[in-house]
Amino acid sequence: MIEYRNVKKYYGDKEIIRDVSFTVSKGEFVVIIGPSGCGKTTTVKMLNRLIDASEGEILIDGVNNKDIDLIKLRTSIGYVIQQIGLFPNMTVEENISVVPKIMKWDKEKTLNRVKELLDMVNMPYNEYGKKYPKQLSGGQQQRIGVLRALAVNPPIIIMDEPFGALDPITREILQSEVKKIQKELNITVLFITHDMHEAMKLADRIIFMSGGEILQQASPKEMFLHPANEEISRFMSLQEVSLKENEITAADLMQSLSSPVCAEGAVVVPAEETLENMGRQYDLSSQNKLYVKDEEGQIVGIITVESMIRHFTKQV
Ligand SMILES: Nc1ncnc2c1ncn2[C@@H]1O[C@H](COP(=O)(O)OP(=O)(O)OP(=O)(O)O)[C@@H](O)[C@H]1O
Repeated sequence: MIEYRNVKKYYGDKEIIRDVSFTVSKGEFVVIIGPSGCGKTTTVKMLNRLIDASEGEILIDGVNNKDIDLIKLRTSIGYVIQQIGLFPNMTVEENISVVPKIMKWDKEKTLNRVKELLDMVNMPYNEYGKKYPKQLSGGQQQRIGVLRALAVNPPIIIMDEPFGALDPITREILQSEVKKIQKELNITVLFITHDMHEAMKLADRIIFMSGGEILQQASPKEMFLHPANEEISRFMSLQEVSLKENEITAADLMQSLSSPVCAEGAVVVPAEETLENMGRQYDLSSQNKLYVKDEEGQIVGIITVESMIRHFTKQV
């Protein structure tokens, strides 16, 4: 587990990070998002101590990161950045082997790992192992950047706008690959982006920063449905973020009922029913109202045309 406790960073007398606290559980995919210059990169670089915090502490599995040997700290946290950062004079194999070499892995173990990693992204060793970065496409280079960060199985990976420079299709493919690998290996990820679509797709939890502070931490859906303030809702609407019909449930659309009602003869839908399914089953336009029941069968809310309009207009 990662824990930031009241972390601050000053440059001179300028407070860049103001009292930031958050935790990241093992295997969680946390996306940090916010406008340019809000302190995202500074925040994550304090984890692997490319930047030292001025105040507060950052704990990894309960140990202050300032008390962890720097090489051990850096090799236990993979790091992927937008500029890829592959060494141009090294082959793909050599690039991926950088950290195993630092960790003094023997040749056979390293070669096996390189092959295994290349297989994971469908870039077989025989075809790509001896190529140089300039012989690869941007997407392939970024894949190697990700593999290099994964080489020694670090429990944590920092990804700082890793796909920012890629075309949208390659970006989508790499996002899916990373999410799949992260789930399979149960890696803890701190991922930075400007792109709310990317955050919605990847995150278990989104941390929204502005002016060196955290304004909101929430699941993608929670942040979308209940942005903490105007800045976050503007950020979403400017990027035209929306939820898919299979992500919106009756509970999201309903107006809660404070007192029990009799719903006899009326259409009643379960709270977790998706809008997509409701649209398939009922002609929503011809129903004045739908009642919503919870797991115990209690009527807990009502969906009317007005409550739906309220829901959807809140998002634009
Ligand atoms: N070495 C430094 N000295 C002084 N100020 C700095 C230094 N590094 C960063 N800053 C300032 O700290 C603030 C936060 O920078 P940071 O790079 O963390 O933001 P960011 O949210 O990652 O931005 P972007 O999305 O544009 O990459 C910015 O105002 C930046 O100008």
